[in-house]
Amino acid sequence: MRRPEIAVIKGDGIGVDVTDATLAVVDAACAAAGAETPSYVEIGAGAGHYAAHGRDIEEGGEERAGEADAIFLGAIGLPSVRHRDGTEISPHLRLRDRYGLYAGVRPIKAYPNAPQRLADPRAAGIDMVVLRESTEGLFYSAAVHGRSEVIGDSEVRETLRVSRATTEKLHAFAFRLARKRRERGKRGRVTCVDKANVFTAMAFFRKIFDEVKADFPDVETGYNYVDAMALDMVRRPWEFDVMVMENMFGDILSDLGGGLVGGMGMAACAEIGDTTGLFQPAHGSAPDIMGEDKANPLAAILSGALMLEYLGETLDQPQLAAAAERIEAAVEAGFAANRLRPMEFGGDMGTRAITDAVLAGLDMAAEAR
Ligand SMILES: NC(=O)c1ccc[n+]([C@@H]2O[C@H](COP(=O)([O-])OP(=O)(O)OC[C@H]3O[C@@H](n4cnc5c(N)ncnc54)[C@H](O)[C@@H]3O)[C@@H](O)[C@H]2O)c1
Ligand SMILES: CC(C)[C@H](C(=O)O)[C@@H](O)C(=O)O
Ligand SMILES: [Mg+2]
Repeated sequence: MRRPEIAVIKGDGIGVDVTDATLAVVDAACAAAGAETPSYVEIGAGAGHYAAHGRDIEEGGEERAGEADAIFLGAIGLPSVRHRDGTEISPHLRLRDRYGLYAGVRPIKAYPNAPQRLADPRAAGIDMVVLRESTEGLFYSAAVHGRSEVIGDSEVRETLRVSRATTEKLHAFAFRLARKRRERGKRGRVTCVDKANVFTAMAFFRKIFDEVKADFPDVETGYNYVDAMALDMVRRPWEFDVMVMENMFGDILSDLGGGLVGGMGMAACAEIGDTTGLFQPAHGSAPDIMGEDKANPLAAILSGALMLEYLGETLDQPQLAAAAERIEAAVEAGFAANRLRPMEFGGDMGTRAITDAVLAGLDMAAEAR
């Protein structure tokens, strides 16, 4: 068994704290599960890096990130540091573009005792995934800074791109994910979320969905226009499972999903491509709470679990997948026993306290074996 190598970009604001928390939990979970502990290569990037060095990622950083077995990212961006055109520093978009990280997996799960924000008791059963295409859609121009079409000071045009090659892979990923989830006792259904009533590109997205669907006749499917999807995510979110969608829609609906189950500190994310994966919480640098030990590190920690699951598969080391399961079990059990009470939703525990409680939960799981 070889040690997995992880490229780590801590980034800005709370990104640094939640990354430190995650690496501590990943190491402990690997040790408890008898897996190889990863080695880490840190790469400087972000708004702070840009302000200090005039570039958004250290020289050679983009290449080194792709050479590792996976990339872990805290959060990048500070509203105070911008390009001249007003956009923020986001080398992360280039990494998605460069490494073709098309499958943005953003789970939305209600944990016991965490506030569900919805009065209906069925909200306790929320367990779905926003599968966000992450390289094209309306982010196509934004992915590489300067790709937008700027016509003097009178007009700006952005391209919404839907390519057959990426969309086929995305939908196949959605169906495989639904099957995997069904094997784990979840609903295992795929909803195609689009705006096929208006946009030719979205009708194309749906057409490819139907083509790919023919290869997965055992998987139940549904359709929803994105505006109605926003409604249904509030009205009956417990009925959905995998929801596959264009990039911008996924950006927006994954925050809505985070809000449903407590907040962005619960919003994990994996961005998977053919040759590597990038793992990050879906939240940002949270300048309003940075440096105060108030951030909920669970979105990052659960992203760390997604990373171990991915490494278990890609490196064929089941012990890494066992470490991932151990983290998920510690979070689930921690909430059930009321040992995880994030300040984010009215509790008394900040970043360090939550991290310690998850670490203790891993030990309990190890002792129970
Ligand atoms: N993946 C990323 O790197 C990423 C994602 C989103 C935003 N950003 C950047 O982050 C900066 C701030 O953006 P924003 O304020 O729109 O979004 P944000 O996600 O940073 O914060 C939104 C709200 O959620 C809260 N929040 C976020 N994460 C939390 C956590 N772990 N625990 C507790 N509360 C949490 C914040 O305090 C804030 O009230 C911007 O520069 C933006 O571009 C980066
Ligand atoms: C900060 C930004 C580049 C990023 C995105 O829009 O994709 C973030 O909002 C996310 O959801 O990961
Ligand atoms: Mg976002």
